Amino acid sequence: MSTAPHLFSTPLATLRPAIDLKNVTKRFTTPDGSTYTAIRDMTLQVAPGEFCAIVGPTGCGKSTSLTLISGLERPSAGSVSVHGEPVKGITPGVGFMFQTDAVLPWKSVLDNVAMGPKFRGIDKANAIASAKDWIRRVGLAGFEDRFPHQLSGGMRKRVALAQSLINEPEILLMDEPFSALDVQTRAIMSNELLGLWDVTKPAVVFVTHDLEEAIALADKVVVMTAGPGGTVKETFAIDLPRPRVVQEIRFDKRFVDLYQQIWESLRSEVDTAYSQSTQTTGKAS
Ligand SMILES: Nc1ncnc2c1ncn2[C@@H]1O[C@H](COP(=O)(O)OP(=O)(O)OP(=O)(O)O)[C@@H](O)[C@H]1O
Repeated sequence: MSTAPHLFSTPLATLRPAIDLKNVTKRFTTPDGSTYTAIRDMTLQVAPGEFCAIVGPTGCGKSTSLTLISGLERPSAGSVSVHGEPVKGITPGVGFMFQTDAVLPWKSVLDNVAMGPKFRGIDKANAIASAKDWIRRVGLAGFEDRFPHQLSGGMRKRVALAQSLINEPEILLMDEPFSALDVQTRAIMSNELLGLWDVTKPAVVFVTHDLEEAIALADKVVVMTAGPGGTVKETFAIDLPRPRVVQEIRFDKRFVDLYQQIWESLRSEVDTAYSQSTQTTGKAS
């Protein structure tokens, strides 16, 4: 696995942001016709090659922020830019990974992974060669002809990782990608992700409920306030050394300090969201 220097030692904050959300508000019309504010006045920048994790209580707007970056939704107010360009449609150069697998059950591992390059117009022989290379990189060499139902959950995640990374996205949006996995497989996949991220260095926005996972992976952890109208509460720089071994970094004293600091910030938001959920659900704002 390559260990490319971390962005050539350039301080991330000095680079033009890969992702730039400025004072973004997103309102939805609910089925009863009222307006629900999912995100309010949210400002967030992610530098090229930066790994940003977003944590916050359920319903605070984490996934909504990803849909705005991807261009699947437009902001109601404020601006969303990618590499300095305002997002107008589906943002090019973006890869996704979600909690549920996006692998096609009727296609083999090889065909699933080769799909991206084929859609991008790469000829079949090169698409297949590239897919085989990425299947090897995610540790699935020898499983090219298997179908998704013949794989474990962790192996399907590896297919999904290869599917995303084969397109060499400049931005990778990940929405609780490993939350359905058992604890050990999850840690293994997190390490795999860090190793692969180090090769192509996309800017990553990784949404998770798991603060340990966020700290172990990220360069910075963004804490969001409870919804409705979730926004950035605080941002914490994660100054832990890389490369990191996810299973071991959590015993580092600095990790424990960071966990305590960030949990202090997150706890009141989790409490707020919990008390709201016990009082009312889906209330308009
Ligand atoms: N298309 C939509 N129409 C109406 N309301 C929506 C829509 N999409 C999201 N919402 C609401 O916006 C709020 C934020 O949703 P979002 O999925 O971004 O939260 P989240 O922080 O990712 O939640 P979780 O941690 O539970 O996945 C929620 O209350 C949700 O119900």
